[in-house]
Amino acid sequence: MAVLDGQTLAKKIRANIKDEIKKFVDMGKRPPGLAVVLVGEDPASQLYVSMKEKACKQVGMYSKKVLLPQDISESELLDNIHDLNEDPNIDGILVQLPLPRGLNEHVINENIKTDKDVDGFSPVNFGKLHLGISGFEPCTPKGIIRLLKEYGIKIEGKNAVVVGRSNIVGKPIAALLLRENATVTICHSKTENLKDYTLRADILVSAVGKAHIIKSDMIKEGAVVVDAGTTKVEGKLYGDCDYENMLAKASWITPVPGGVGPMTIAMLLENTMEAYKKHVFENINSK
Ligand SMILES: Nc1nc2c(c(=O)[nH]1)N[C@@H](CN(C=O)c1ccc(C(=O)N[C@@H](CCC(=O)O)C(=O)O)cc1)CN2
Repeated sequence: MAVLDGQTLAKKIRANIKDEIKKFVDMGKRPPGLAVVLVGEDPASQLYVSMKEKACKQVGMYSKKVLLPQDISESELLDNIHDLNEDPNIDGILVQLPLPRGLNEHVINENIKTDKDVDGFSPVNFGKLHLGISGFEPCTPKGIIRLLKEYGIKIEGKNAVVVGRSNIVGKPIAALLLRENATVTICHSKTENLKDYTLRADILVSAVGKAHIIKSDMIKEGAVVVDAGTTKVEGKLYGDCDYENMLAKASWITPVPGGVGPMTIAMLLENTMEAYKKHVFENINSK
């Protein structure tokens, strides 16, 4: 068994981004800017937003945190998005998910300008992903593929099983694995006999968010296990996979914490850099 160390890779990516930003700022350019919109006071979302802010600061990016009340109306939220769309110092906009009940995330994401949609959740970027056209790719799935490639893990021709069909991880990681020529199966809450599928996985990606839902007897010997689900139970963080008991069986495995999570934030910074370069050097701005 060997560990897919997302923490170390993310640190390396962030260091490269920091150097790149310094070079641009030394040339007299403005720094890249990321706006993070948080609606309500969900503690997990507050943590992720503060991690994103800290990461921006560490690499020299301008970050704008927009905190909005739980009971905000859709039209008020959209007014904020439209202001950020027009802000010349902002290259990337993201709305932290999940949104409070009553707000439709699809309507909100649809209103983020395509060239600032660094989460890749707008219909245009999400559609491009499935068409295999270049656009912003959702951060967690992009980070998973980067991690697998960094460790030289072959994806082509492999049986990849994704557990979970969320828009944030499940669906987009399935599309990216397919693009890498894996044979992809998506399992979800209505899948019967989940173990029959997981046992066949050369690469297993779990993105459910239920502590230790994947046990060691559900993976095959030598499987590559990617754990993209995290849950806090009484203040302790758990992954979807029973890491300790899988160590002897998996060929590669991501830890929680320190696996997929840090890659999500590194990819967010990378997507923001991509948006920045288009805005500053190519003058590309969508309507
Ligand atoms: N608009 C978005 N909302 C959400 C996304 C997203 O990509 N865009 N993903 C998740 C949350 N998320 C980022 O937003 C995220 C989750 C976890 C981590 C992370 O680094 N986790 C650490 C552990 C942190 C802890 O102590 O809890 C780790 O795994 O090492 C980063 C980002 C849902 N919403």
